[in-house]
Amino acid sequence: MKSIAIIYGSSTENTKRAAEKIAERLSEYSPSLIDIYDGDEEAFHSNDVLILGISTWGVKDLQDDWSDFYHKLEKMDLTGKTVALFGLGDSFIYPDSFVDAMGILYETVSEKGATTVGEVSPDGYQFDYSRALKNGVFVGLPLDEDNDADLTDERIEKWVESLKEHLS
Ligand SMILES: Cc1cc2nc3c(=O)[nH]c(=O)nc-3n(C[C@H](O)[C@H](O)[C@H](O)COP(=O)(O)O)c2cc1C
Repeated sequence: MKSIAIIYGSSTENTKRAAEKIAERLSEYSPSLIDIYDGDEEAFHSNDVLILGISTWGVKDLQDDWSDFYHKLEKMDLTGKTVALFGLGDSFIYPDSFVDAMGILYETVSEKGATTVGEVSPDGYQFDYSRALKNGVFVGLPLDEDNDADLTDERIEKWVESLKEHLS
């Protein structure tokens, strides 16, 4: 079985709560749950699968703790790593930059050699533009606790099931 780390950055705990829910659904794999605020670089090297969660705080802006960590990520070689992404955002107030930070993180980990999994169809999401939408699909799981909180559990459940083929 592959080793899994769920690594998140969260300013008002929405991404943290989503990370905990994902960890719960993957409990049979005993994933590590890590707040990027702690700056644990080793977790990126010692795990096969990285599930990375980030919220968006403005166009081109990463969540603060991810922003502080980013210089370390930019120096990593992620060749051979499997990466799945989830991103928190607000599609009603920020329809032109919905979950953009997940798109930025995707661009970086791809450039560093990671294989990304866990794409999601945009069907059912209301937004105008997202940097996380590439070739017509989201590069990871978008979650919107500000407007679609009632859909979060269902979206997580479906997404986690779709990841399992990459975890054994
Ligand atoms: C000042 C501010 C700027 C934001 N900018 C964006 C944005 O550009 N795109 C987006 O999708 N969400 C944006 N959001 C919404 C947050 O990403 C959303 O509330 C998220 O759930 C926060 O997650 P966290 O508590 O884990 O940090 C913004 C929220 C605030 C307060």
